[in-house]
Amino acid sequence: MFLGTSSFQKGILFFRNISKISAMSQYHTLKIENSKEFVYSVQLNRPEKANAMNKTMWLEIGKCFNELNENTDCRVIVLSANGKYFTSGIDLFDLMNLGQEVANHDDIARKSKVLRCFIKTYQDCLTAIEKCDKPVLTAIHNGCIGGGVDLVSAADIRYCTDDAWFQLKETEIGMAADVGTLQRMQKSIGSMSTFNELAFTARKFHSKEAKSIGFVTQVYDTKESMLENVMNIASNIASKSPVGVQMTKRSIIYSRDHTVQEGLDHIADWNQTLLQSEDFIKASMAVATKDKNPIFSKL
Ligand SMILES: CC/C=C\C=C\CC(=O)SCCNC(=O)CCNC(=O)[C@H](O)C(C)(C)COP(=O)(O)OP(=O)(O)OC[C@H]1O[C@@H](n2cnc3c(N)ncnc32)[C@H](O)[C@@H]1OP(=O)(O)O
Repeated sequence: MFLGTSSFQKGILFFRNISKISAMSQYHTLKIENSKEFVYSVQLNRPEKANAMNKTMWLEIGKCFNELNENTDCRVIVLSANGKYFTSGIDLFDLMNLGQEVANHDDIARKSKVLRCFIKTYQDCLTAIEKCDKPVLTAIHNGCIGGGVDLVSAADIRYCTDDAWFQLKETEIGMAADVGTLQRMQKSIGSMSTFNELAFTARKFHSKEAKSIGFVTQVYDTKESMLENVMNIASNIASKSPVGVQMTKRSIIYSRDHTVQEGLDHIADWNQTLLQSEDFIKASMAVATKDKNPIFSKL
């Protein structure tokens, strides 16, 4: 009895693991709330700096989406921002500090290594949004500039307010966007020609144009009505089978980056297992019996 693990010990370990999964770390530049059942809200929270994305914010975005991916209480995430602007993009003062760090090296290879490491780290922070199996819905208000467009391009669904505007500002500050806009946004809007124009000119485009090119799904009059509606959409998604929703996200992203045949093979490989999941039986039974609230286990 003393050598094996007793049922009591197993119980303690089980609950310890559960609380480890659900507990979120402390964040300095993000505000995270469990807003509704199975819905988490992540808010950019540097309002006094127009939510400029400093190093802490970039790293916290990566960490937060990795954590939410593992959090079985989370099925859907709503990403929004506090303060006047959604975000003013990368923190320009941080960029100056980086310039200083690069200048500490004399040799081009050493300078380049610092820069590559910086770019790759920031890329991974936003890719965490895409790698997170839980759908990410963004609710954007007012200015969404530069790195902000990279950020929302990595999300699954975008909504905005009537006063929202976007700017692929990188060419204006002498660089090519390098953390996802050029790779992701071009695939989420209808016209390559329009995308190229926005990227080359760095001109602002407003909510109506964002809707007309398919970059956002819906435009709302106010931030309050946007958040209320987006939360309801999130709750709707959260009521569905987590197996079905999470695999759908994976398959959509995989299929975007592969041929039709590769996408079909990928989902066949997964569904040969997932169709045996309890969710498939529960959800099918619920449809057959007109049960509107099937209960799915955490995933
Ligand atoms: C590996 C590389 C990864 C990513 C690269 C991304 C590229 C980009 O993001 S390009 C875009 C860079 N951003 C900008 O060019 C925007 C600069 N800011 C503005 O244009 C304006 O501040 C504004 C957002 C239009 C807001 O204007 P206003 O309403 O007049 O407020 P301000 O007084 O200007 O700003 C309030 C406060 O915030 C600070 N701040 C704003 N933006 C940034 C920023 N990007 N970086 C750092 N700080 C910013 C501003 O300095 C003010 O702070 P105070 O302490 O009150 O002075």
